[in-house]
Amino acid sequence: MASMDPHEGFAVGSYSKPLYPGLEDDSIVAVSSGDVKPRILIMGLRRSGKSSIQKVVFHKMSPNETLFLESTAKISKDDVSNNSFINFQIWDIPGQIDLFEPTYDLGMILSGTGALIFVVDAQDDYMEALTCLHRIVSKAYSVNPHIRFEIFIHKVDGLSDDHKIETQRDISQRANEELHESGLNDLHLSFYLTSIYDHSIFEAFSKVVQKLIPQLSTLENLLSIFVQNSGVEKTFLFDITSKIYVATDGSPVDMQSYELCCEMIDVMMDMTCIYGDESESTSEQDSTCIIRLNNSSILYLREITRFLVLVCILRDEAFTKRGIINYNILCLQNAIHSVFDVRRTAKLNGQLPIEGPSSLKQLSTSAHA
Ligand SMILES: Nc1nc2c(ncn2[C@@H]2O[C@H](COP(=O)(O)OP(=O)(O)OP(=O)(O)O)[C@@H](O)[C@H]2O)c(=O)[nH]1
Repeated sequence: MASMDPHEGFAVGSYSKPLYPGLEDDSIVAVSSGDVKPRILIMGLRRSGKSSIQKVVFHKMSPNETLFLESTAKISKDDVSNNSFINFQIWDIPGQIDLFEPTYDLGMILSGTGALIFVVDAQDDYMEALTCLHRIVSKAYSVNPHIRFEIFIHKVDGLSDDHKIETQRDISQRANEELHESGLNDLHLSFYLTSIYDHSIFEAFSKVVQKLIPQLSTLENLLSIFVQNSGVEKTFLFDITSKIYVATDGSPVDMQSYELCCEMIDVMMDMTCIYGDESESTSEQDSTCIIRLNNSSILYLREITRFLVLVCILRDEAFTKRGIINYNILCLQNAIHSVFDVRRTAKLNGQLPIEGPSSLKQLSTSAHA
């Protein structure tokens, strides 16, 4: 990272062009907002890392602190409602609990579940975990075939790159073979290599959450149109508190870009904590942060709603058309507000409809370019 640069007063040129003409009248409302509150179950054997994942991603616990976490004794339910659409419950099912016991209403638990994350400890012998995985997914599928099955091959920080790939291949092959033998050919498992010691756990969780957002394809389309018209190379829409990206444009995600964007958010949050003026409050969504990298790239962050930020990666030359980019961001912002009906509710109430930790409010106070 080379410098932070407000970079004011750029000329507007023809490289980029305005998008979504006529959007000002809210004509792009594509889907209704709806109250989306799916349940995500995190399951796995004892000490596989379930509570650590939840604490690191949603409670800002540092990975080293998880070493002192005690084994969870009962099901813990965590409400993640930090904005209008990342709004779900996570149930941490301890490894020592057997949901098949009659004390638990497994049918009820599974019928209201959107995604089941099964955590496999890659540093341990995973045969027992695979048996347990098979038992739970086959039962879950019979109760609710709409559940997404997400397998986190976890703690891969201790594995070499070759070993990671080999472990993923072996686990997916064994798990799928067992399903095949049971005649569950339509049951799809998704596999992710994860660790709380890097960004892989955030990326994996992002993908899990994205699948539960009904408006995802609309968001992706909007971001792709924005990128095409703004000379931007890559863009992510982040939930600021969890660093989950709720959508990105159509180009492939490379881990390095994602990590850079996460680090930018960390820098913003740290600066805000140190220098932010908490007495100042604003409902305007106009926080901005620009970081110029030493490879002629620029990271450009703009607040979209109180809990969502847009982070763009672009070349130096493209940033000379910042006026157009800003205009397009404004259009994008309007479109996103329309998609989630945030602004209309806000207008009705005379205020922003979402309450919660005021991370972006703080952000606004200190990070204007
Ligand atoms: N190396 C490494 N260790 C991890 C990782 N995630 C969790 N751990 C460690 O794994 C241990 C167990 O983590 P927990 O989160 O308590 O495991 P759990 O699955 O919730 O355990 P139960 O509550 O018994 O079901 C802790 O010492 C964590 O520090 C990881 O990504 N890498």
